[in-house]
Amino acid sequence: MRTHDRLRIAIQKSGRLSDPARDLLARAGLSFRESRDRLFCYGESLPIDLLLVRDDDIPGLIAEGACDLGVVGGNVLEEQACERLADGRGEAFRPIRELGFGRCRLSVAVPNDWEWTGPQRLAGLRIATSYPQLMARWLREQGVEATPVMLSGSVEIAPRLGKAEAICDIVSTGGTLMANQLKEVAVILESQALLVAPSQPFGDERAELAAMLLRRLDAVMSVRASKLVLFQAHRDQVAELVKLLPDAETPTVMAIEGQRDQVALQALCRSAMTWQRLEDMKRAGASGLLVLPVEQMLA
Ligand SMILES: Nc1ncnc2c1ncn2[C@@H]1O[C@H](COP(=O)(O)OP(=O)(O)OP(=O)(O)O)[C@@H](O)[C@H]1O
Ligand SMILES: O=P(O)(O)OC[C@H]1O[C@H](OP(=O)(O)OP(=O)(O)O)[C@H](O)[C@@H]1O
Ligand SMILES: [Mg+2]
Repeated sequence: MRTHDRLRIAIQKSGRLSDPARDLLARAGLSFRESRDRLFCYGESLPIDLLLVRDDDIPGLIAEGACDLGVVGGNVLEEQACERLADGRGEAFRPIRELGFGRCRLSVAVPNDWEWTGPQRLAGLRIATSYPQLMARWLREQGVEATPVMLSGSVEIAPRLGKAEAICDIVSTGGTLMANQLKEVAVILESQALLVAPSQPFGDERAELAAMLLRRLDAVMSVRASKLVLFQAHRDQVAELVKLLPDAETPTVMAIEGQRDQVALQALCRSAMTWQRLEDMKRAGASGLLVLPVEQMLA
């Protein structure tokens, strides 16, 4: 019987979400003692342990209470939520944070040489997918009847094998579709990695641990996109320059010893500092521009 004074987080053992999930947890100050089998990692810095599993198993493990939190793609989570709904099982897990990595979409794709006239074009045809629930939901919404062909991987090959006329699968760069002479015609779901929790609150020591972890993750995620911008300018140009930093907190303006009109500025920007922005700032009078990554931040 497991005690509830430790929190268990399930992440993908190996795959696209493994490294970014581990990196995020490490940034939140979690460190683990690797066990010999590396499927269970004991938390050293905090009473938070790691479970390394197949991503498809994560929602079910949370539903059963075998683990407390999980990192999984929205595509997998939504598919399994739909499945539970279709089977008449209650809601058992819910996403609590978008984590900003593993971005992809679930899309319908058809052979390049098809003329796409809309979803009705799929009526009566076979569509290969690993996401039968999400595909069925979309087809229902479109009022289209088609036959699902279930494949657990390499779905894009199905038309060439004569197993289906169209496909419904994960797309990111579109490279796999292109390599298989397919074109994307409809996006069914936009997805990214999510932090998932049980629908019911913990009601024991785990609640406090989870709240602390969330506070840290929020700080890590807000810092990730942030940049510290340092520069100098003439006093008269400050107002114009601040307009070029609409995503920044009010910049700190500092006097420079021995210079009456020139000031030093420091601004924390919440979104990307592009070359275009830097060039615009230079034109508006900024000099000595420096853009620095932010390591940690505690408001
Ligand atoms: N091409 C992609 N670009 C970005 N994210 C993707 C891409 N393909 C998949 N993903 C996201 O990453 C998740 C994991 O993908 P991966 O291919 O590692 O899963 P898997 O093969 O099902 O792994 P497992 O062995 O754990 O079952 C997907 O569910 C999806 O959310
Ligand atoms: O649009 P793209 O950038 O080409 O990415 C899409 C491909 O990535 C995923 O497969 P993955 O490479 O993870 O292989 P798998 O499905 O066999 O795990 C997905 O199933 C697509 O096939
Ligand atoms: Mg999987």
